[in-house]
Amino acid sequence: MTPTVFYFPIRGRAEPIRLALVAMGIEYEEQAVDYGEMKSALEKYPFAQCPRFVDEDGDISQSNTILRHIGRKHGLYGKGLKEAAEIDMLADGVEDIKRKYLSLIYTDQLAEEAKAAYWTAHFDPATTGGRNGGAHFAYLSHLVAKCGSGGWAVGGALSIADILLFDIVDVHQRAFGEDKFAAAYPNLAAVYKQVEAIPGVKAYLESPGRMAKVNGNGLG
Ligand SMILES: N[C@@H](CCC(=O)N[C@@H](CS)C(=O)NCC(=O)O)C(=O)O
Repeated sequence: MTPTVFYFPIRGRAEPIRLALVAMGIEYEEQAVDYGEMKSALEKYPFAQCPRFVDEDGDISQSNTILRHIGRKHGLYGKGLKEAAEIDMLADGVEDIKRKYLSLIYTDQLAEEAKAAYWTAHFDPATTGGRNGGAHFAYLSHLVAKCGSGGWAVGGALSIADILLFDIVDVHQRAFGEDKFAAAYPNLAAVYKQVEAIPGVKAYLESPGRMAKVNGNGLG
């Protein structure tokens, strides 16, 4: 069966799932979510939220669970338990930043003042150890320097950690500027470039199939 992604017509939390699939050359279908069904059919949407992913192995909710499933199935989960744990650390670290980012988009509406505070708390290399709740690009950069090789985040091969880093770097480059990002965290910018150059990803990024809208409220 053709794997199917159920989501809204935005990048949002489905984008890393789509990126992992195209990176591996896996064809998939995109289906719009029926909002009423999502809110009432718990056997399909156990958290009354999307994204949801269906393939021959299951019917899965929770974006990071879906990505981990694709990672295990298609060899994007490193070699051995040590690398798998490093990938998980990065994935959870990205999730901590993603929650702050979503708050900047949906609660703070990307206001300039909020952006400046966000930069200080989660971005500025000088502010690790501050009140950032573990959500800081310097932490991700340090882990990639420690665990990665050959420009990949963990070990010497593409993993779901690279995919998640690509997505989180992508949305922050959009919000704060590509040059600013690359100057602060060149090793994360290098992971971004390496994922961007994967043939399936490159084709997807240039295709009309990539959603134009990043977040549900049109910001970002
Ligand atoms: N932890 C969940 C969060 C999912 C989530 O927040 N989904 C949003 C869209 S990104 C949603 O379904 N919003 C509609 C609603 O809750 O009614 C995941 O990672 O999949």
